[in-house]
Amino acid sequence: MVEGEGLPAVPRLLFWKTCSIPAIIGVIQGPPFVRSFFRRDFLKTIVWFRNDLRLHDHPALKEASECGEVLPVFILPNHASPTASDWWLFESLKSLQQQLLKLGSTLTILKGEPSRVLSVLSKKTQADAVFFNGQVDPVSRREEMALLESESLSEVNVRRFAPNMLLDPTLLKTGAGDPYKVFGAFWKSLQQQTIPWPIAAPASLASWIDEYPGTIPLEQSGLRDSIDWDTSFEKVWIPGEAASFEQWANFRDKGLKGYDTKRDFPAINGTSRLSGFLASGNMSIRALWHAVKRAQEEGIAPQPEPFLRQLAWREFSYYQLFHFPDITERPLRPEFLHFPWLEDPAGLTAWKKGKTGYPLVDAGMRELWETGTIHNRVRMVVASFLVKHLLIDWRMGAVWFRETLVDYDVANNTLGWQWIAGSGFDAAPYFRIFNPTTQSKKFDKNGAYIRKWVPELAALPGASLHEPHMAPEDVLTEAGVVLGETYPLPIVDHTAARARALDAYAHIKGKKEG
Ligand SMILES: Cc1cc2nc3c(=O)[nH]c(=O)nc-3n(C[C@H](O)[C@H](O)[C@H](O)COP(=O)(O)OP(=O)(O)OC[C@H]3O[C@@H](n4cnc5c(N)ncnc54)[C@H](O)[C@@H]3O)c2cc1C
Repeated sequence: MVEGEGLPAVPRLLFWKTCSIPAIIGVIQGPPFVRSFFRRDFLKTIVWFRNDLRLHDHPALKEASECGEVLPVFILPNHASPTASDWWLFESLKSLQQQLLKLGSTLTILKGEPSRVLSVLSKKTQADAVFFNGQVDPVSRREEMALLESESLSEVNVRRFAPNMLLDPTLLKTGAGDPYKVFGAFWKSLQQQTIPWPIAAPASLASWIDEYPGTIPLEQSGLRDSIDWDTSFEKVWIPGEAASFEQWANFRDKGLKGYDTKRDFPAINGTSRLSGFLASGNMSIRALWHAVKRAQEEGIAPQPEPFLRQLAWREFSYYQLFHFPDITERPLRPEFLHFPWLEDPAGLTAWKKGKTGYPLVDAGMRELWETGTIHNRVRMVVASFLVKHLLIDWRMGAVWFRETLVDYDVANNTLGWQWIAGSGFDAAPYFRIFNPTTQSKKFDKNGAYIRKWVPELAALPGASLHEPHMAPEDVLTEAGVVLGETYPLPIVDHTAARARALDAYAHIKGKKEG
């Protein structure tokens, strides 16, 4: 952990010290991987970087660095369509390269199916070991299993380390031994646990090869030129580990104390804005947790529970995805398999483009396009609008978020959508339907957020800004708004949409799977 950056120094005694096995090589017999396991001080280890693009609290990197020489590797994603988070990834990799250089190391970038790539690499470089931190999503876990079971790596010491979670997801269980399904009980149990201290970054990294000949230059990775709407992102974000510490320090000093009262107002800079750093692993969640605790001890934020609770929601999402891996596609509540979703391409397009005629919804969707994020309060409103007002399947919304969020996180996104749709275990009840106008009046009372993202409405006064279709004709004219031309009429009527949503819910109520 980096001292002086606002994150806690780690007591030396708590560092992993696992390479202290004496050189008993002479007496150990057995196949090469057994011998290499015990020859830890001399290992040549490939460290596979994934969603953990940092040096601090990186268990696999730390262990490898203490066991011998290290070859850091990143394998480029192979998704069908490019996404906004590729921009964040590109910038994070650039930053990681620079940090590794300072430690005397370089990042090898490769492409392909991970177990194949790593087996070829370990053969060509004669590596003894491949270390990596685990991930909880099903695709990554399949990659991990393929690697751990790979025949061609049978002579290599392949090890999986802790994922970027507060606790091992198998640890917390109900009294009956089942995974928790209710957040309140999960949170209570989590608070009783000791969260492991973060691990310090290695001070230097030795490598047995200078530069792997097959490495792909970052500029040629295809990440930077994959989408054409990312130019505005760099005005808002600086990804990378160092920037994550700055963002935290700024939030600790200016936002943590008032978080609970400010977090719901999108026009205010009242949340941490750390989600991109956490999603990419620029920042360790354990480091953040302990940094918050330290801020509490130092009196900077005497009552940080509301913020810790949000970190626990992240943990709960990861935990649920770990225990129920098919939930990216399948509703947690089986009755939702029968939900009568509508095909509404025009509605979906209006939603994506921020042209629904509901100013808060439109502001959120435009903020998303411009910055790659949406304030949490507005995220809930836009998501609810899609699944309840338009009756469009939550999975279509989740895909749009996957393509457009720079903080895209498969666990948080999936559970966020299932929560809104009402199909999650501990979700908002389906009948609680956000009224986008009421939400707008309550959380963007003076309209600063709407004026910023929907400039064609900026001249509208007071209540008219929240529902332009109810504004008197002369008010609209004076503000230069022509409904249906400069700004759309509502694509659905709230009262009718609400009744339709409740009908649809009645259709599945009490239904079971099958
Ligand atoms: C439909 C929907 C989709 C979402 N998709 C994502 C996503 O892809 N990636 C993502 O990181 N978050 C997602 N969220 C959760 C939440 O909106 C964001 O984490 C939050 O807005 C990020 O802003 P912040 O860092 O300033 O949050 P803060 O309020 O400062 O919270 C701190 C951290 O706690 C975690 N957190 C906060 N709220 C939640 C929550 N409701 N669920 C899980 N973790 C939370 C995040 O890691 C966040 O960075 C989604 C929420 C909804 C309703």
